[in-house]
Amino acid sequence: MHPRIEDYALIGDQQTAALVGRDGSVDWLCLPHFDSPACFGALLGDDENGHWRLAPKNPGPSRRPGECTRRAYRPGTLVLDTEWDTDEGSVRVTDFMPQRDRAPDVVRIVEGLSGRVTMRGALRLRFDYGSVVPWMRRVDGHRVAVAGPDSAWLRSEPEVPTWGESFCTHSEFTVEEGERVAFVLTWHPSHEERPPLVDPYESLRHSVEDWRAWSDRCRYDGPHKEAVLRSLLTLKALTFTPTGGIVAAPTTSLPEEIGGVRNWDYRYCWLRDSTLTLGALVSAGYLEEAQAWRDWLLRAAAGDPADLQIMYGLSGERRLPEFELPWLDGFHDSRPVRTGNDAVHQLQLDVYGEVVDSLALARRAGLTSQPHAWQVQLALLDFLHEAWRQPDEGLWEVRGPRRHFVHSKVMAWVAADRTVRAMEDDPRLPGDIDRLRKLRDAIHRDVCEYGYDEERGTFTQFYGSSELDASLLLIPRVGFLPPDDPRVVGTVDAVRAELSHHGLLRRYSSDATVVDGLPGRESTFLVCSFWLADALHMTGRTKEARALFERLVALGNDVGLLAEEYDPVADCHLGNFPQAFSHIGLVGTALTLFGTAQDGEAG
Ligand SMILES: OC[C@H]1O[C@H](O[C@H]2O[C@H](CO)[C@@H](O)[C@H](O)[C@H]2O)[C@H](O)[C@@H](O)[C@@H]1O
Repeated sequence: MHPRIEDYALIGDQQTAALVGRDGSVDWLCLPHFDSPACFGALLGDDENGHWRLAPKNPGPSRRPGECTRRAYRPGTLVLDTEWDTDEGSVRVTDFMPQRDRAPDVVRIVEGLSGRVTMRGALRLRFDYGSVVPWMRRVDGHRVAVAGPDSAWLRSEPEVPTWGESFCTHSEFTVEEGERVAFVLTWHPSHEERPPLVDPYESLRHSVEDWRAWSDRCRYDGPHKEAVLRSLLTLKALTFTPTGGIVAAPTTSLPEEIGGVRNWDYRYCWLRDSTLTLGALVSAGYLEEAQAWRDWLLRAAAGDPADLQIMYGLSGERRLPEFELPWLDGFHDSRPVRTGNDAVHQLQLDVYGEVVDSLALARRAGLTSQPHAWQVQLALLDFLHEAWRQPDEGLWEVRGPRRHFVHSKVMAWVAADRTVRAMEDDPRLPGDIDRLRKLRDAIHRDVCEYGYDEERGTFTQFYGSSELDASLLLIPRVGFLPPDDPRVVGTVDAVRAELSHHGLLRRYSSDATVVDGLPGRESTFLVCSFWLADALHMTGRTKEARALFERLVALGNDVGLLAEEYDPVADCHLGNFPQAFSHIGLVGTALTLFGTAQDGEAG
C-alpha cells in the first residue's frame, strides 16, 4: 500500500532534504541539492524508482504494513527517531543528515531497545529521478554505486554483510538491547575522490547540539510553542545555506488532486514564498537568515527591474524549464510528474509589494544596510509606476488569461506605501516622494473603485468579476484599509461564506477551472485558512479565530508537518510537502493571536 503524504517526515542538511516514511523507507532524496535529480524517487513511483528501507524483518501488528509503532523528532531538532515494538523486542532507527562539510551524508543509526530484533535493509539507488540503475561494486568493505556524474558510498559500523539481488543491496542483521549499528550513505561527484568519512555518532551529537542551539534562539513563547518551533525548524530546513535562497517545498509533483494534473515543482525560490518565510523567521527572532536572504535577493534581482522574475533557482538561476518525467507514474497515479516550472515567466505584481515589504522589515529589524538595497527598491518602484495598470497572473499563478487581480494591485500599493513611509522616517533617503505618494493614492482609488462590489459589500477576485479570493483577507493585514472598515468586514464575511469547505478555506471558487484554466479541482489551501483566522481576530472575532487555529494546528501530521492543501472529506494532505506557505501561516497566526509579530506581512 503506497504511503500517504502525511506519512512522511523530513530530514535535511539545508542544502537538500529527504522524506522518510513510517515504514522506515527513505522515499525521496535529491542529491546534491534540493533541485538536483532524485536518487530516491519511490515517492512518485514505486520502490524500483529508488528508496532505502531499514526496518524490522517482522514489524509486528500495525494499521499499515511495516509501519512503526511511534516516531518523533528529538525536541528542537531535525533528528528523527522511529521505533517499532515487535514480537522479538523493540528497536529504534535514528535518521538525520549532518551539517555538510564537503559531501552530503544520510546517517541511519539502528539501536536495540529490548530483546533481539532482526532488521532488514534494502537500498535501491536509482539516479536521475529513478531512471538510472548504477553499477555497484565493493571497495574496502563499502558498497559503491556509480552512474554518470553520481557516486554514492554505503558503509556500516560495525560492518554488516550485504548482498546484491535484482539491482538492490540487501542486508539482514540483529540488534540486541544497547547494541548499535550505524549506516552512512555519502554522495559525491563520480569524477572526484571519495570525501572523508564522517563519524556517525559524533555527527549525531553535533546535529542535536546545532539544531537545539538554533531552536533556543526562538523568541516565541506562547501557546502551541512546539508546533510553532516545528514550523520554524521546517522553514529553516528549506533554506539553502550556501546562497541564502529559500525553497517553497523540497518536493515536486505531490498532487493537489489525487489522480489529477495539478502537480508542480516547488524546489525553487519564489520571491513571494521566500519573503513570507523571512517575515516568519524575523518575527520569531531569526535575523541571520533574513540577512542571507536579503543579500540573495539583491543578487538575484540585479539588472533591469523589468526583468525581475517571480522565482529563481537556488543561486538565482533564471531558467527553470518545465519538463515531464514520463517514466514516473506519479504519487497515487497523479501524472504528469514535472520538473522545472513554467510559472517562472509569469507577471505577478504582488511580488513587488512582498519584496519591498521584506526590505522594509529588514530595515526595521536593524539588519546592516546594503547601500544598493535602496537603489534596487527605487528601481522596482520606477517599474511599477506603469506596470501596476497591467493585468497579471496573480499570486495563485493561474495558467488561464491574465486579469486585474485585486490582491496584485493591493500589493503594488504596499510597495509604494512602504517606500513612502521609509522616506518619511528617514528624509536622507533619495527619491521623488511626491511622485510615490501620487502612485500610492492612484492605486488605492483604482482598487476601491473597480475592485469593490458595492451591491454585495465585498472586494472581488479581479476587476469586474463576481468571484471571491482568499487573498482578499490580507487587505487589513497589509494596512490597505483598517480592520473596522465596513468594506473589510463585508469582505471577510463574504469570503468565509463563499469559500468555506467543512470550515476550512479554498483559495478561490470550487469550480477552480473557471479561474485558473487548469482541469480538475482542488481542496482547501492551508495558508488561506490561517489568513481567515488572522482576519477573524482583526475584525474582533478572536474566539472563532482561536478555534480555527487550534483545528489547523491539529491537522499537522504526527511530527507536526503540513502539506500545501488538506482534503477535509478524505482527511488527507495534498500538494507538495512540507510546504513553506502552510508553516508560514502557522507561525504568522500564532504571533497574531498570542505574540507580538513585527509589522508587515508575516504570512
Ligand atoms: O495552482 C497553479 C500553480 O501552482 C503552483 O503555484 C503555487 O505554489 C507556489 C509556490 O508555493 C506559490 O507561490 C503560488 O502562490 C501557488 O499558487 C505552481 O508553482 C504553478 O506553476 C501553478 O501554475
